Amino acid sequence: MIFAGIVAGGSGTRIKNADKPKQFIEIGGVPVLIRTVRAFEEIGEIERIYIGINPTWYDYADKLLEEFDVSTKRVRLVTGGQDRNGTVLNILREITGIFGTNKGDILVTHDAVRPFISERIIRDNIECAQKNIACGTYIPSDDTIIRTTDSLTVSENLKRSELMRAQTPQTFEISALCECIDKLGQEKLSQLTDTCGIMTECGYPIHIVQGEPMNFKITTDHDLMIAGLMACD
Ligand SMILES: C[C@](O)(CO)[C@H](O)COP(=O)(O)O
Repeated sequence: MIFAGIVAGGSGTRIKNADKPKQFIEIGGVPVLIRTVRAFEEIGEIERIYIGINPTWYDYADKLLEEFDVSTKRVRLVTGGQDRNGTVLNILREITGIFGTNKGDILVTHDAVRPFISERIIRDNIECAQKNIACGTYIPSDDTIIRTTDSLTVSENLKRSELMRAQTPQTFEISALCECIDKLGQEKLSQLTDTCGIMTECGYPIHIVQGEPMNFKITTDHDLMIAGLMACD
């Protein structure tokens, strides 16, 4: 079976003057989260779509799903954890609690704030994780990337041809992901900024699915403005 886990637990502090986290802000009259959920609903092979929500915003999200006619047959809310991987863990617990841990089951994890994800990216992730256990979505960097330890001076110029930027989805065979989470423990989990890192720590290679510029993460006011323009149709 194939499941989706949409990580929507963030509080969106990098968008100014917003009265709600960025995943709830409307673009073109539809909240970012609803747009993301709809993209996953298009994929008929996905059994259930779980949304990990900060407990403070749980009731709000619940009403939003109702208001925008999202069918609770396939889409369910789950209480989010302390951080990204805590939320993924809660989604995994919900899935395995209901369906068990079956070899070959797949979890497609995705940021709620990447609403312009294409069907191609989702399908490529599913296919890639079915073949290879773990994969992520990456895009080449058009900019030179540097390392700095103090934000004042450049410590190192990195080789651009060897660098890519991570997007989501990040997709995994569920039993392998559960096994790695058990091995790593809570402290290590909370230090990782993505979920592929869990699999890397356990020695699994992460296979690359090509991302797209449109699949950007709405993080700042500038991103929100671009998203608003893209949503006008
Ligand atoms: C997983 C991710 O989207 C890859 O770029 C990113 O790490 C998520 O970051 P956030 O801290 O959840 O915004």
